[in-house]
Amino acid sequence: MLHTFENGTALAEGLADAVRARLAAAINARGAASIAVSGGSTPKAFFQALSQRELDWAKVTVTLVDERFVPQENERSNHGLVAQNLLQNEAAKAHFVPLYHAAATAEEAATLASQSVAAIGTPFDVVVLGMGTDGHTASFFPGGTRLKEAIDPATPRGVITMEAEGAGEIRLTFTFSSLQDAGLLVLHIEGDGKKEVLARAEAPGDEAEMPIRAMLRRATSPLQIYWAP
Ligand SMILES: O=C1O[C@H](COP(=O)(O)O)[C@@H](O)[C@H](O)[C@H]1O
Repeated sequence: MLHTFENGTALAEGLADAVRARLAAAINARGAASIAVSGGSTPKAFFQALSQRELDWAKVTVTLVDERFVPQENERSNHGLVAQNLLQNEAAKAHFVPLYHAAATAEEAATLASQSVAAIGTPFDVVVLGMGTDGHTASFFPGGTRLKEAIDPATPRGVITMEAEGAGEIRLTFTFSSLQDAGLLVLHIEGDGKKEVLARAEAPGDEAEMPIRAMLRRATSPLQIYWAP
């Protein structure tokens, strides 16, 4: 389903309302809620809007759908972005579970991340995905070293490593099976360029060329697409 907004500010507010409602419903139902968010340039205004929503944030666990193998202090860290923009204001009381660990290798960090995220419980109440202009989502990159494994529905829930030409640093990413059944599954994109990329992804073609297709075609939860020009 496509949710269209007049501009990025209206989208940020609308998405923050929808996410808050889903997290509040989870807290009412089981006393806890979970959300996995994306990094990149798109979600900043949404994070700031969500951070101001009233909610029993102490009962909310926040994590990332993917991360670079860099410490929080690195300017490209998704953890850093979330710490500065989401884990503020009302949401400062939320519990954050990082994917990055200061391990000797990204492989070890992924193992540690898989162990720590296992305590969050499944499925996620909310997953907010982004999409790159190359059709990647999370760190499911075209040409990624472990793309086939990452988007295989038989690959267990957890965090694996990914390397790809367009990715820069080595990545840590939740697998497709971890994300595709969220209570609220959102794809947040902005701009005409991303809308054109989405249209290409919705056309027939190989999932390996545009890995967002795995979510568009095979997610068991309906994908809610939030878009603004
Ligand atoms: O590499 C990444 O990029 C995508 C999209 O980023 P954007 O800057 O085009 O919004 C993001 O969804 C992903 O989490 C991030 O690691």
